[in-house]
Amino acid sequence: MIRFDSVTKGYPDGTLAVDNLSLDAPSGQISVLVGPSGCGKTTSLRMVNRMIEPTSGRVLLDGRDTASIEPAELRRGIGYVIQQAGLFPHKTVLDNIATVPLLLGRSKREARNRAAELLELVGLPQTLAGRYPVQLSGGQQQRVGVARALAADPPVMLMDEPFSAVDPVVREQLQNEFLRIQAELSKTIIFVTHDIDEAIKLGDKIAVMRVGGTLAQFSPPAELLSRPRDEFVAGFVGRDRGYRALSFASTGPLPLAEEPTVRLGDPLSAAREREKDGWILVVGQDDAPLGWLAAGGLTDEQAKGSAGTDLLNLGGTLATKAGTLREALDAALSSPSGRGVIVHEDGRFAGTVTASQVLARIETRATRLREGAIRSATGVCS
Ligand SMILES: Nc1ncnc2c1ncn2[C@@H]1O[C@H](COP(=O)(O)OP(=O)(O)OP(=O)(O)O)[C@@H](O)[C@H]1O
Repeated sequence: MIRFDSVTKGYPDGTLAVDNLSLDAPSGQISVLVGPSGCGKTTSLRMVNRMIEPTSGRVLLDGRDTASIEPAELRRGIGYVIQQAGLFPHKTVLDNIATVPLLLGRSKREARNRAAELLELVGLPQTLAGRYPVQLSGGQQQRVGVARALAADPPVMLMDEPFSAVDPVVREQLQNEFLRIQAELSKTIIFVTHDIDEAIKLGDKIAVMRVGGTLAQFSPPAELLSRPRDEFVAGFVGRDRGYRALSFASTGPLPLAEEPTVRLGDPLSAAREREKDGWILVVGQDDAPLGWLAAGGLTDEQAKGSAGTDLLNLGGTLATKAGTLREALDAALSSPSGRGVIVHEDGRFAGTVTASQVLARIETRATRLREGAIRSATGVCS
C-alpha cells in the first residue's frame, strides 16, 4: 500500500501544489488521481518516488517511510511511465526495454529475453524489436514505455498521463491492454489523468483533487458517480453521471426472448419465412451473432440467393449475459431491429432484449437505491 500521510508541497514563491493530502492507495489496485490542470496530480505522483520531496508529511510504502530509503533503491521497485513514453531515441525498442534489467545486473542475454517477453505482453510484434522510437507510431511508443517500466517487475507503477498523447481510438486500445495486463500482474498503481472518463474506466479507486492541491473525494468509481461529495465533484464527474453509473450495475437475469436465426450461407428464402417483423439475426457456424438482415426488404431475386455478409446491418452492439445495464441498453438502442442482442460469455447468441425491458430493470434498481438512501438518511434498518 502507498500511504500519503498529511503530505504538503509548497514552493518558495508561495504556491501550494499539494495541501495536506492523506490517502491510502491499496496494494494490487489502480488508484487514479484526477482533477483540473494545476491541482497537484503530478506533484503528488512524483513525491512517491522522491523526484519531489514533500515540504511536510510522509509518503509510506508498505509501512516504510520513503524518506528513509535511498532514492535509487526506492526507484528500483517503482516503474515510471510518462506521456509520450520518454524513450531513449538512440536505442532500439529491445534495448530501451532491456535498460533496467541490465542496470540491475542481468546478463545481456537475460535482459534481451525479458525484453522480448514484455514486447509480447504489451501486444507488440517482435518485428518491431530492432526499430528506433522515431520509427514507431505514438501508440506503439506508449506500449514500449509501459514494457520498459515493467521490465524490472516492480511491485509499484507510477503512470503520469501515459495515454493522453494518442488519438481516441488508440487510447482506448491502450487502456484495454493496460487493464488486461493489470488483471494478470496486479501491480500497485497510481495513475494520473485529467480525463474523468479514463479515471472511471481504469480506477479501482479515484481521488478527485481541486486546484490548491486538496483532496475533494477518494472513492470507488461507482460511488463517485452515485454519491459525489460536493458541488465541485458533481460538476467534475459530469452531467451524464447517472447514465455512466450504469456501467457498474450488472444486468441481473434479463427476460431474454428467443429469436429465429439463419446461419451465414443459409438460403435467404428461409430467412423470409422465419422473420418476425422484417428483421432476422444472422449467426456464424459457432452461433456467434454476425448482424441483422432486413429480410422483409429482400427482392425476390435476392431471396433466391444465400445469406451473405454483404447484406448484413452491422450497426448493433452486443452485450454479454453477465454484462452491465449500460451494455444491455446500448445493445437495444443501437440494434436496427430494436431488439438488443445478448450473448453468452463464449460469444454464442443467448437471446434478445428490448430497451423498455432494460429500462424497467434500471427503474427497479433506481427505486432500490432511493429506498436505501432514505433508509440510511433516516437511520431505519431494513
Ligand atoms: N517548481 C515550481 N515552482 C512553483 N510552482 C510550481 C512548481 N512546480 C509546479 N508548480 C505548481 O504547482 C501546482 C501543481 O502542479 P502539478 O504539475 O502537480 O499539477 P497537475 O495537476 O499535474 O497539472 P497538469 O494536469 O496541468 O499537468 C501548479 O500550480 C504548478 O504551477
